[in-house]
Amino acid sequence: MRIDVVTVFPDYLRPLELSLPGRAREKGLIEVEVHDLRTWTHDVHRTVDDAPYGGGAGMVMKPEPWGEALDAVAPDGATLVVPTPAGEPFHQRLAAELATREQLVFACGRYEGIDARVAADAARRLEVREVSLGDYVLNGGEVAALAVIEAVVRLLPGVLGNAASLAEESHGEDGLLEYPVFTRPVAWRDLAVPDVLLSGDHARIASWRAEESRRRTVARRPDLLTADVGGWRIEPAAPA
Ligand SMILES: N#Cc1c(-c2ccc3ccn(Cc4cccnc4)c3c2)n[nH]c1N
Repeated sequence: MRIDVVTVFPDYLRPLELSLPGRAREKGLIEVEVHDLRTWTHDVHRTVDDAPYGGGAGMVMKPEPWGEALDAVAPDGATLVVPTPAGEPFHQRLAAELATREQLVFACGRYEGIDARVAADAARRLEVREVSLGDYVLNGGEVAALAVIEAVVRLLPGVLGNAASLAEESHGEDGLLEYPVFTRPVAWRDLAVPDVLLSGDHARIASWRAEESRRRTVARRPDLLTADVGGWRIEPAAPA
C-alpha cells in the first residue's frame, strides 16, 4: 500500500516515522510520503486560504492549490480520504475497507475546511471518502489522518507481529468491547488478578472473557449491541 498525505503542517505527520507505521515502512509493507500543500501555490505569500463566500467566521482553503496537489499526487482510481467534522463516522469496518486499497491519499484541511469543489472535482476520477473521527471539533485533519492511517496499516498482512491479537480486539469480529487484561505482579496495591485467569482452565477463561466483554459493552456501549457498524467482516487485504 502507498499512502500520501497533503497538509500545510508536514511536521505534524512525523509520528508516521515511528513505531508501527515506521516499522511497516522499513519492512517495505507500505510507502508513505508527506507533501506540503504550499508546494502548489504560486504567489509570494504562498496563499492557501481566503474569506468564505456567503460570509461567516474564519477562512476557507482555496481550491486551486488542492486541485494541483491532487493532480500531482493521486493517480486515477486512488482513494482520497478527507477528514472533516461533516464526514461519515470512521470505525473498524471502514478501516478494514480502506486496508484493501492500493493507494490512499489524505487531504488534511485547516481553517474552516476545504472548498467543497475540491472533493467534487476529485470524485470525477478518485474514490472519495469524507470521514469523521467523532462528534467533537479538531483544528485540522492531521490528527485524524494519523489515527486512520494507524487503524488501517495495522490490518495489513505482516504488519502486526501477532495477527491473532486482531481477532480479539474491541470493535472486532463480534463487535463487542475487549475484556480487561492483566499481567504480573499477581497482587499490586492490594488489587488482585481474577482467580479464573490463574486457573489454567482455558474454557473457563474464555467464558469469563466473553462475559466481561458483554458486561462492558452493555455498560459503556449499548449502541454496539444493536448497530451494524461495530463488527467488521471485510477480510484484510491480500498480501501485495
Ligand atoms: N476527522 C475529523 C474531525 C475534525 C476536523 C477535520 C478536518 C478539519 C479541517 C479543518 N477543521 C477545523 C474545523 C472546525 C470546525 C468546522 N470545520 C472545520 C477540521 C476539523 N474535527 N473533528 C473531527 N472528528
